[in-house]
Amino acid sequence: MIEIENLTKRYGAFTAVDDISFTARPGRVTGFLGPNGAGKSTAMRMMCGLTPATSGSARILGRPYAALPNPTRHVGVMLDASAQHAGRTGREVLTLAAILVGAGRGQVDATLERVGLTSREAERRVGNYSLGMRQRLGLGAALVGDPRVLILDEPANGLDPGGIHWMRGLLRDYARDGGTVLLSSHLLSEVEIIADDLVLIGRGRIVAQGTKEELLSAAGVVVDATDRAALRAAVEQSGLEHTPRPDGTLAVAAQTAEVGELALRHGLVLTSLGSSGGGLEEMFLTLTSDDAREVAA
Ligand SMILES: Nc1ncnc2c1ncn2[C@@H]1O[C@H](COP(=O)(O)OP(=O)(O)OP(=O)(O)O)[C@@H](O)[C@H]1O
Repeated sequence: MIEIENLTKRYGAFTAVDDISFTARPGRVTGFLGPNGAGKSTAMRMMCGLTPATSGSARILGRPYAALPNPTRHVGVMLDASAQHAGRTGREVLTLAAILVGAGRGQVDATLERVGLTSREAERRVGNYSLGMRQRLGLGAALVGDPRVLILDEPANGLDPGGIHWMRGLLRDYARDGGTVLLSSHLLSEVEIIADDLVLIGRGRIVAQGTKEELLSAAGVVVDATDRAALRAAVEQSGLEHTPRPDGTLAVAAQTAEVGELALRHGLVLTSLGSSGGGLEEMFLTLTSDDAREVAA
């Protein structure tokens, strides 16, 4: 469990993290989402005791990180996958990590297998690794002590779609065994695949949080029918907020069941009905557009 309460970081007059509160629960993968510069890394650094908070608190397994006995054993952290020593082999990096957490060298081979690095890849120097391989190695270093909590900054960065699905499987299994995962990303498409719960942050402030399903249904549905004009008329009559999409379908601010019932009442034949595919992305962009630092800049 990670409990964040009113956590704030100010650099002079600039507030990088502004009074954020949320909980990442055991058995769940929590995605921490926000555009570049939103404050994700700063918040994660505060959670791990690397940056002192201006105010508020971050507790992991009930205590501040620094107050945990042997914290690296309980909390696996990957804040910067490219920070590994370029001249060492993957196996050396993982062996050092295992020694540091007191996990024993026996864990190294099992962890390499867990993160999908072959023994041949493990003998190569990290300087020759692709970004995706570094992410796998960084995840391995975080996992090698078998911690109960994982804090991962942009772990999917550099992974191809297959790699992202692989990571989903690994983190889901970890969470199913009772682990707590908090991972950040600036790409909703990544986290939409991997996370169960979402915390959206923009300009240092939390702009939305909830389960993925809640946030997806809040984003509305996309519907299509054999008779598009009749569908549009029915939706207009119902008073539901709606927007025609360029492909001819209709985005409606409602739950799928509401739109299904509406179609039934009007005798409409629906050809598709579902959560708006990129809905979360649209919501993410809308929610953060006012807050995005690029826009502010
Ligand atoms: N030591 C510091 N001094 C001053 N400003 C800082 C410092 N560290 C971070 N910031 C600022 O705080 C803001 C949040 O940065 P942070 O790295 O936490 O964002 P982020 O959400 O992780 O972004 P990204 O996705 O680009 O990594 C940025 O505007 C950054 O410039």
